[in-house]
Amino acid sequence: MNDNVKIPGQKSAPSSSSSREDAPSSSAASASAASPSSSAEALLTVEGLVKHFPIRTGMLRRQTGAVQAVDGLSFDVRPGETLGVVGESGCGKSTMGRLITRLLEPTGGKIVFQGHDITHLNTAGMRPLRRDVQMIFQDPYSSLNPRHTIGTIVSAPFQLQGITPEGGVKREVQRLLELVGLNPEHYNRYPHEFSGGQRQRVGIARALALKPKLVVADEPVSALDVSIQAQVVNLLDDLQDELGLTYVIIAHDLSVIRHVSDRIAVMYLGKIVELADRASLYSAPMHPYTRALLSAVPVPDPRRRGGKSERILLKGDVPSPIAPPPGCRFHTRCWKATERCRTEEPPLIELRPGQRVACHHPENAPDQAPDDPALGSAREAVEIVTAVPKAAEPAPEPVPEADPESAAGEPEGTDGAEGTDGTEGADGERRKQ
Ligand SMILES: Nc1ncnc2c1ncn2[C@@H]1O[C@H](COP(=O)(O)OP(=O)(O)OP(=O)(O)O)[C@@H](O)[C@H]1O
Repeated sequence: MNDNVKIPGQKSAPSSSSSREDAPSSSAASASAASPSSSAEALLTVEGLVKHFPIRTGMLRRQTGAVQAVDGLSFDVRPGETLGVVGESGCGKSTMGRLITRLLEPTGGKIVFQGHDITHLNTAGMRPLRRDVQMIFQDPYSSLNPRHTIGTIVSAPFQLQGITPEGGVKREVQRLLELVGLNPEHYNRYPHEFSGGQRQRVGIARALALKPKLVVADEPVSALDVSIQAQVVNLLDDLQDELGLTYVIIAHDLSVIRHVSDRIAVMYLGKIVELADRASLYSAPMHPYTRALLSAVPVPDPRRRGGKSERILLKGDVPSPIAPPPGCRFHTRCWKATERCRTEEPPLIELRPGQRVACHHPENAPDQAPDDPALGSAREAVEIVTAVPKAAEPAPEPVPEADPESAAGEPEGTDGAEGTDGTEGADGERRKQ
């Protein structure tokens, strides 16, 4: 991390959102999350969003199947908040981002922005909305035209919308460059003259040109060096405070998501499996998949380093979205899977105020099907790795032995983030079934 930048700490929730999170939920525990009670005040509401990419084969290009990239997402995004979206590669995060910015046409479902149904707006219909909804892309190398100066790139939204900002385009572009921490004198330079972090700042300046209300950032820092990531994350954070932006930030990295998000949606194979405010998700994850993801996150607090840690290693690959498993899509990799999981898809329900989960056998909440027989395959689904890291450096003493009792037990504790330190492969690591 660069010393010159503010290291992002725990993000403070937007002033209005804390009261929203704390407000008693009007929905009963069994109420579906498809129509969140807060929809009325949402900037964006998504209901049952579906995107299936057809697979065509043969001379006649007949459709023989479909990639079920996004399959029934329901959530809302509240003004001023950051919704983090996390999940393994291929789970449909980018597709979701492109759907809500209407870069892709949905196969089904509904997208409502500021009370307007934008689900099937055509290019002309979307034009006014382009000002309010912008996207920042992952790769600052391919998302900027190498033949255009950054002045031309950042001014493109004004040309496209036919807008002349007060004071002229050049002055406004230079103001934007300054806003994102770039030298306004570099207006005439080309993308190849900038580093990756600077290029991402150019992409952010372009996205902010039309003063959008909602910014969807798809892996905004994953292509950058770790030392630069904090700078860009801080920049996004500062711009949100300064300009009152609402973010949907997509990332596979739970550390980044933790820093930036007020609420977090965890996706698996085209579905949201858990949606919760940050504190609840990290302190008491309910979906086994969330717990497994969190168990791999390094602990940021150095005082907790050096403790024994348990990691849940999911075995096998994510199944194909062309033929996803029936019932709960996670059941083929879940250590808690039962017969019901194999046959019945669990709805995303609010089991605690502000925390929704799609699971028959959640963690940190009452079992929804306690008498259901376990699947034989569940025992083989995961591997628990207990790691006892090396003693603090310098380490004159021998490395302490791991406790054999706990190394042989079931996954313990409720906080997947507790005790993890990211020291995979450290001395003292032992594996158990
Ligand atoms: N245009 C497309 N045509 C066909 N399949 C697609 C298309 N775009 C995405 N997919 C498929 O949809 C699924 C979800 O992809 P998506 O890129 O949304 O996932 P992701 O979670 O963002 O993954 P990553 O982090 O790797 O980008 C993948 O199986 C992908 O191959």
